[in-house]
Amino acid sequence: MAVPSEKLVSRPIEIQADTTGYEDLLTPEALAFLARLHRFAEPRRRQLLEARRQRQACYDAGVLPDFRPDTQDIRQGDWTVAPIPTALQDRRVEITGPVERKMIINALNSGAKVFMADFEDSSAPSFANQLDGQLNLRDAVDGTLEYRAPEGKHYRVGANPAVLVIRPRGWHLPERHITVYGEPIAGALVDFGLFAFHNARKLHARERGPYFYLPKLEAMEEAALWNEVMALAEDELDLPYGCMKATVLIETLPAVFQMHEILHALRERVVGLNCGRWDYIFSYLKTFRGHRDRLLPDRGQVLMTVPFLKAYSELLIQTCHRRGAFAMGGMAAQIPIKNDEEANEQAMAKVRADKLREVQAGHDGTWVAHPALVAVAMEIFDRHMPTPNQLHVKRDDVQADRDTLIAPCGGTITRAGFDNNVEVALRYTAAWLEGLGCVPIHNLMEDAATAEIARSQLWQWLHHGSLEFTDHAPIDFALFDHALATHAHRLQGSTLPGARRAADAARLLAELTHDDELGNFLTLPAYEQLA
Ligand SMILES: CC(=O)SCCNC(=O)CCNC(=O)[C@H](O)C(C)(C)COP(=O)(O)OP(=O)(O)OC[C@H]1O[C@@H](n2cnc3c(N)ncnc32)[C@H](O)[C@@H]1OP(=O)(O)O
Ligand SMILES: O=CC(=O)O
Ligand SMILES: [Mg+2]
Repeated sequence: MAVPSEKLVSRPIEIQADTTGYEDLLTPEALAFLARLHRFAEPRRRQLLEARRQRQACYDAGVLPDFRPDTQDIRQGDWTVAPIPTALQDRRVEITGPVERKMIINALNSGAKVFMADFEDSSAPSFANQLDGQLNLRDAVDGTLEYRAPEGKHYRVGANPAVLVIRPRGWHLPERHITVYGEPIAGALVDFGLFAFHNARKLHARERGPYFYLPKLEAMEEAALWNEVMALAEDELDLPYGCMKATVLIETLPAVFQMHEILHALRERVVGLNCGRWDYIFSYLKTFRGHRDRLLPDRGQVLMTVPFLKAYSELLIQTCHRRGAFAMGGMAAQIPIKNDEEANEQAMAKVRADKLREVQAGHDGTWVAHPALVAVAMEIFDRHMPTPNQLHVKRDDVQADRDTLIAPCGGTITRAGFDNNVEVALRYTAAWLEGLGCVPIHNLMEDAATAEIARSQLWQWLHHGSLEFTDHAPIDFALFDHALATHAHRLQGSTLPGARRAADAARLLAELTHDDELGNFLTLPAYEQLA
């Protein structure tokens, strides 16, 4: 793509990896564009990450999250977000998935309204994964995406594909293979920047983008930085201000107290908020890592109907609809079960119940993890949402105060729940280290967010001391070490994803779990070991 050259000043940007095959992607102009984004955003990104650390230190000292006094006027003010583009007016079912070639084609052809191409929770961000993903998406935008499977099946994108929305990495993850003046550039800027540079003008010309999902924000200032990065990119690419549209995942506990503020910071380009339930549960665990009175029970008991999650999703709907933005639902973890009709029907019933709860609560759309779930979710939304969205459902009845949003969650810790957490954390981390960002384990979709829940729960249960299972047996490190060794041995001797990296994953999880402090993100230390 030709970009006005006077706007692009060459920067000393370096790539610490083999770039063979990526020459068309990593052109001097594209790299100069990334360098410009980096120089603009990096100082603020670092401040924002520091602000996260300070906030967490307050929570560790006993402070409870709450609405901000300094932004009351934004919450009380009468304003709405900019009009939503036609291509995004009806998002009742969105499929998500990794940016792998065949899966992109399957997702675009799935019948879903939107495909969220994921550089984040379902991607292990090796240089090759992220760059191959960019090439695949560029081909998708150009209409040339095809794939021939080793067994001969030919894949190509059919008529009426889903609308493409890109999810870049969160602000916290570096891309160590690209440096500017020796500093690694943020992974978020690489994923966003390369996609925008190569595709934004083409999508804008067709009124089909560029659209983005923004993950793991914790504060309105982080949203404001995204707004400015997008404005800069629009300017560099000669695109009109506000044409890059964003949907923000509300998937951290601090962010639920700033939903109006986040919408406001992005009001000229935001289309909606999304209930990223898995990271949200992880964030509840992390925020309250020092609060013994807010331990969570087995993950299987932390359902969307428990008070703190119900309040979160309903407040999100009320907030969005008051501002004219969409309130997207989230992901049920169940995926189709092959060769067991009864178990499959039970899994599908759980997905149906989850989607029914969402549409009846007022959500404008939902997520599915697998093409076979598109029809399941579509049927529920079609039946209960005859209009393209339900912005008219205001939910003025919702009263989600601070205490409900952080309410403790009753339930039990079972041996099976403990063992499942060890297995999921280990198998997922091992697969991730091999380059796979999403894997099925015991017929559930497991990705970075669900693995974070598994390993954080283990840390919490072990470090708060003198906790017991339902049978009164103590929860202790000896049990954890034994379970980890057993699962690592089993994985190593299997043909499952992760078998080759089982020992590395076990070492990493042992360190993280024994550490006195609950680590910020599993994927940060794991990234150091990603091939
Ligand atoms: C917490 C969050 O962030 S949620 C968002 C991030 N997570 C996700 O996006 C989950 C994405 N889902 C997946 O990656 C997969 O569905 C998995 C790993 C859970 C299961 O994958 P598999 O075991 O390969 O499923 P399965 O064998 O049933 O797949 C059947 C077909 O559907 C395809 N498929 C499965 N999931 C997807 C998907 N999400 N998008 C596109 N195609 C898919 C497979 O590639 C396969 O295609 P083929 O028949 O042409 O070979
Ligand atoms: O990104 C989605 C989530 O649930 O986490
Ligand atoms: Mg997430």
